[in-house]
Order: sequence, then C-alpha cells, then structure tokens
Amino acid sequence: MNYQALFEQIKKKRSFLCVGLDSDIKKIPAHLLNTEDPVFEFNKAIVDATAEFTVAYKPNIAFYECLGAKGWISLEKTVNYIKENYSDIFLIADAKRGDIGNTSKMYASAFLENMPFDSITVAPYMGEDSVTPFLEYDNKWVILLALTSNKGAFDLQFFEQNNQRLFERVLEKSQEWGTKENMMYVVGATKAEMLGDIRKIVPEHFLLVPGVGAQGGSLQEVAKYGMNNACGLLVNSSRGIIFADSSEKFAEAAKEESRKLQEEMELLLKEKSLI
Ligand SMILES: O=c1ccn([C@@H]2O[C@H](COP(=O)(O)O)[C@@H](O)[C@H]2O)c(=O)[nH]1
Repeated sequence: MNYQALFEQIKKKRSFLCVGLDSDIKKIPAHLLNTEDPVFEFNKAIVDATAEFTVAYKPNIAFYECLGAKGWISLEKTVNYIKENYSDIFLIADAKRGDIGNTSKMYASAFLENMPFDSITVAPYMGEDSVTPFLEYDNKWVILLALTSNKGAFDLQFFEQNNQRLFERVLEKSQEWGTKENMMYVVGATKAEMLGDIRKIVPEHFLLVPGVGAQGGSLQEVAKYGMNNACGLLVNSSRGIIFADSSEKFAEAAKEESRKLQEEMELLLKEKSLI
C-alpha cells in the first residue's frame, strides 16, 4: 500500500485507528482455550468485530514468538486471514528488528516476503546498513523507532549534542535512507507535546503512535500536534481494545471500544477538513 492509498483508506473509513493484536495467551477468554488454536480464534473474532473501524492491525511479534512454533503458526494464520478477508487493511509487524545488513536482509525476507506484512518496526541504532535491507521491497514500509512511549525513552533518546536530541538525529539522518513513501516513525502518544518539534523535521511522513488507552496518552493531543494534510497518523491501541472484556462478549466489547475511538477520530479529521 502506498502513501496516497493509505490516506484514501483513512478518508474512507473516517479513522486512523490501528488495533494492536498483543494477544497474550494468559489474557485470552477461558472459553477459547480448549479450541485448537486459541490465539488465532481470538484474533479472528477481534478482527471481524473491529475491521470496520480500523485502517491497520499491528500484531506485536513478542506475543507470538514466546509460544514457539505454535505462536508463529497463529501469527501466520492471523495475517493471512486479514489479507484474505480485509485486503485494504494495512498490516504492521511490530518486531523492532535491525542488525548488520546481512542479518537484516533475513528479517526483511521473513516479514515482508514470506508473510504478507506491509511494514515492520525497526530499531535505528545500528544505522544505515541495518535499515536499508528492509527498504528494498516495493510498496512496503519501514517504521523506525524515533521517540518511544515508555519511561526509558528518557535514558537515551533525549541525549543532546550540538543542540540536537538523539531522536531528532534519527529523524533527520534516516531521511537519507528512505522517503515519506516507504518510511514512517514511531512516536509515543505519551510524548504528544514533542510532536510539534517532530513535525518540523518530518512534516509529511506518517507516524505510528502507540500509547493511547492503557498507557494513558491523549488522542486529542496527538491529533492537535501531529496531524498533517494527509492525516499522517496511525494511532494504535492494543490492550484497551482487545482486552476490554474477558468474558464470552470480548469481541462485542472490542467493537465498542474501537467504535468509540473511530468516532473521536472522525471528529478530528473533520476539524482538520480532511473529510
Ligand atoms: O514506543 C512504543 C513502541 C511500541 N509500543 C507497542 O505498542 C503497543 C501498545 O500497546 P497498549 O496495550 O495499547 O499499551 C505494544 O505492542 C507496545 O509494545 C509502544 O507501546 N510504545
């Protein structure tokens, strides 16, 4: 999916919601645990309930790889199900990979070639040769960690030299590697006040913004400082949607939570005259 197609999807759905499939086996409703593949059954129900309100899904790979081979099978079934049934939805592998070039190539092949992901999150700290192998695929995206939502972001990402903070250096330097057509950045919703500074460096790029919902970030603040003329935002909520309820009604609850976020997003898109 290219930049314009993603913006078209946002306008069509009146939403810039990304639902995070952090499908922790320990939190999956009990009645699903005696099915053959509880994680897949859970994801399928969540996807069917939320697809009308969302433009992207983001399985966090940790919740699958921790289950070994079984987890990889659940992940593969999930992403194939989404691509087969909701082909317009943007798929993000939240894998946070990046290694020497030779190894990054293998990670890129795993997620962008052998699985139908549109994008993968990548850690930038090994530099250009660790990132560019992910950029070799047409219509696929790298989502580079820039300013993360967690407390530990203050340990390194605000380190300043020559009046430039490390996350700003990441934003600036990486523009030599990719473009707004194949690179996005992760910026945590918990640091929405930094979005003004971030937009000075990357005014047009899409930003993947986790941290609303369970981490307490504000959707309104994110839109206020981060929205651009193509929306330029994919705002993720994982636990706040998928674990809104732990009973047999979990999918209805997820639908309701994603509907609420979509309705707020519709208002924000209207305020900016994008729809
Ligand atoms: O800075 C970051 C980068 C990634 N994440 C991931 O996003 C989701 C957030 O989940 P919630 O349940 O909505 O808090 C999760 O997969 C994180 O690993 C992030 O939160 N912050």
